[in-house]
Amino acid sequence: MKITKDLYQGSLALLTDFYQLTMAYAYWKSGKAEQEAVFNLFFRKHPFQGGFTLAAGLDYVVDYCKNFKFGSEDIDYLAAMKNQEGELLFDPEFLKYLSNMKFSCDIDAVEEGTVVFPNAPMIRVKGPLIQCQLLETPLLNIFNFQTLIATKAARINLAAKGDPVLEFGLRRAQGIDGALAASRASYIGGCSSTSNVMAGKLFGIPVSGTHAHSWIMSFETEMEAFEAYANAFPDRCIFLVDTYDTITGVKNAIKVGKALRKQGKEMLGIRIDSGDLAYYSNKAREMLDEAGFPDAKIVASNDLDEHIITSLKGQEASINVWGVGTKLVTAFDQPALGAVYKLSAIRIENGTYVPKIKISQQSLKINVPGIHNVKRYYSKGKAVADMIYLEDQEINPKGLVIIDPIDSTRRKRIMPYFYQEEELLQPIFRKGKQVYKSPGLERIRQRAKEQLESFDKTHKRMVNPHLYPVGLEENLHHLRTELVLKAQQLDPKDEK
Ligand SMILES: Nc1ncnc2c1ncn2[C@@H]1O[C@H](COP(=O)(O)OP(=O)(O)OP(=O)(O)O)[C@@H](O)[C@H]1O
Ligand SMILES: O=P(O)(O)OC[C@H]1O[C@H](OP(=O)(O)OP(=O)(O)O)[C@H](O)[C@@H]1O
Ligand SMILES: O=C(O)c1cccnc1
Ligand SMILES: [Mg+2]
Repeated sequence: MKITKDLYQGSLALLTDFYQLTMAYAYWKSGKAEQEAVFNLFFRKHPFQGGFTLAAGLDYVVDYCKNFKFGSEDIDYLAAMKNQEGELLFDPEFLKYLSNMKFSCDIDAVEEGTVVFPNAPMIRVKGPLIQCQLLETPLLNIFNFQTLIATKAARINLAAKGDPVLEFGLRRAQGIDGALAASRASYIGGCSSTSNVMAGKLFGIPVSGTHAHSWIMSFETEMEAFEAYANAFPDRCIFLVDTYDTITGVKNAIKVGKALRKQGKEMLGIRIDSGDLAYYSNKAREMLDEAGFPDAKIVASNDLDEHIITSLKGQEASINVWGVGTKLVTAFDQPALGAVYKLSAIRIENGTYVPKIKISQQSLKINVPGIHNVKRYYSKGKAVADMIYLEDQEINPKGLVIIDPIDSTRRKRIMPYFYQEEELLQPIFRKGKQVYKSPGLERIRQRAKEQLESFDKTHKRMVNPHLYPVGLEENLHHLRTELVLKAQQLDPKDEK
């Protein structure tokens, strides 16, 4: 099997839903392929019933778009596709068009590590309709997952209140690529290291780890196992103490720790992986302190997540380092973010863009029409509100009102004059040419930390977080209302 070679070294252009290709063909056939359009990628609700979301995945998107090309093997595969009647599905002329297609879109996006909110675009794609359409599935695939995991990691790290969180998820992750992307997103969200060595090699994430029960079980006694490990790695001993009896395990760790000290080496700590983690960590802390190991760390693992960590903190457990696997990389208990990608404007023959609306019974699902940007306002370094506004809209610095896109009675007055502002969408591609340079994973992780710090803690709490205001600038709100009413054949004037 050449799984990795076949999967990752070829072209990724076919990593899309089939209907994107049938639509692409139909756009081409009806002469619309090159019509300019604008699409936005956004989500509607924070994951994990939280009050914030942490964006991740842009470096993958950049890489995907840069290499966007239908290779000859992709074309061969499409050329062999037949319909029910046994006729070729795609016109060879269309396939020639596809094989000559060069990525030429403008892309604006939030940088990785940006805190983001519902309904505001995280990515805006402007370009030939056919290309915008073909990007839908891969962009969602990349952003939905990495943003979800970065958010979960941020929550877990917030719960750990600055203690290191080690990501141990590889064995439980969603396949090979899911594991790698999860390790990367976890690092962005604040984890200190990964156990996934390949993620270390590919992304430069620090790798770390302890040892498993199998190591202990392969010896006659736990003591022998600790001694042998100390012999192999005298500078990096974190003894797993719960294979047989946790208290005895701590005693044995202390004995080997003392022997190490005689050689001028210091045991780093112990790991507890079962039982009542509050009870055993506090017992172990007492024993370690009494034996002269106040600096030995206590690592805890076993199905941890932000809620169990919060509970253990509340119980004053003596845990210094948290090993978190399954529930982090599988985004327990929300398996997907649910971001969507919607057309918001299309250029007509006279060169102007027509804003587009999708009507829904649920106001939550009515999109924001037009071409927009997002501004974040800060007061004394703290984020106070985000405003979605039409790109060509002049902003009155003296005062404006932003209106909640779901409930128009929720409004907030903003005085831009008194605030600092940040434009959230950054230019990434212009006419297919990359104009953005990734800051690199360390800087992205640092941005995530600074972004999270710029939000009040009430938005970051785990239970019933305080809603952060995100609204449509007034003119955009009016445009949207007008289009909704028109689409339902109601006269907007009747609303006044
Ligand atoms: N003091 C505590 N407060 C809240 N949750 C805890 C506490 N101690 C442990 N937990 C959590 O409770 C769960 C216990 O899991 P489980 O019922 O599998 O027991 P276990 O001790 O892991 O058993 P095993 O020996 O099979 O590993 C884990 O998710 C763990 O993180
Ligand atoms: O619990 P997680 O957050 O996924 O962290 C990773 C887990 O993986 C390892 O054991 P594994 O679960 O493979 O076996 P065990 O449960 O029998 O210890 C480790 O000891 C942790 O318990
Ligand atoms: O290094 C560890 O302790 C580790 C690694 C993976 C899974 N569980 C634990
Ligand atoms: Mg386990």
